[in-house]
Amino acid sequence: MIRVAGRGSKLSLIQMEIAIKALKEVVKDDFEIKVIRTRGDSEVERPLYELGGKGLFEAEVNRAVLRGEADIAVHSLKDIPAQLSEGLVIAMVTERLDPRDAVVSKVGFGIRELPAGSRVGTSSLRRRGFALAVRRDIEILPTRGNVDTRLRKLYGGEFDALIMAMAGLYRLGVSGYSVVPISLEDMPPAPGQGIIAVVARRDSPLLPYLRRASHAETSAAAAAERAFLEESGAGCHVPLGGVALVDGDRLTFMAGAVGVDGDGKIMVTEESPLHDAEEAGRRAARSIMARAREEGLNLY
Ligand SMILES: NCc1[nH]cc(CCC(=O)O)c1CC(=O)O
Repeated sequence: MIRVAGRGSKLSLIQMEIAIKALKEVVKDDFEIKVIRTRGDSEVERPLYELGGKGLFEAEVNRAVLRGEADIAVHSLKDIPAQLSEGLVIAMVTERLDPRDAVVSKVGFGIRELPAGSRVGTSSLRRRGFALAVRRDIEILPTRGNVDTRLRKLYGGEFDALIMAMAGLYRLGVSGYSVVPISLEDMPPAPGQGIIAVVARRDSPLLPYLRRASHAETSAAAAAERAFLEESGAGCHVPLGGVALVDGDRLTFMAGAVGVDGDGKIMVTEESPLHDAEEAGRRAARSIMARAREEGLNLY
């Protein structure tokens, strides 16, 4: 029996099912889902960065693996902070879905079509900064809670639009709303967005299976984006995005930074051979930070 830990949100449960399905291709065993109730789940109304930031829920789920109460934990890769708990590794990823963010509304607006003065919900400083860089005339309002809660607020008229990840909307099968993607150039995604990650103990006997079940191309992108995250110190406090695009044996890393009010946007791209994925991510982080220093963009 393989015990799989994750949060109890609908998206988390779906992600656990996706990871288990991929693992079943290489392991003949039964799987048991263990839902970990986290402190974050009961404090949904406060912005994430007030609660202690990214990684809070993940750390609680990972503790079940560290304590031996579960064999693996399933997360959205983008929710795992640069510094993973001691003793754990990201051992597997599933095939990435569209890494872009999207404008979700009732009436089909893209970021450039939103009427002036639109109230747009997001608590991410990255989404706020890049959205304002394109549209200084919209209003960004904080919102939290799981995807369903946010959609209910959109339906109820509290917002004219939301900015959310394409991948989450797709995996949840959200319908009845218009979803218009925002280009990678307009809004570089959070490192790891659209990728599901499986975490295990460094000494887990499952490691060879997890590695074999991992999606190769996604794994290279994940390595590059984790290296970017580590080198840049990006987290939810920093309006910084970066994504690795894999094309055959080449990898292109596209990264961006912006002020939280939409000023001073910087974009860089770096290329590397696929086997040097991490190097492209690190280089992109270094050139973004050098440019930010030169141009007086305050990222922290
Ligand atoms: N921060 C919440 C979160 N974590 C993962 C996803 C779904 C997208 C993904 O798997 O990367 C979402 C929702 C969102 O950002 O809209």
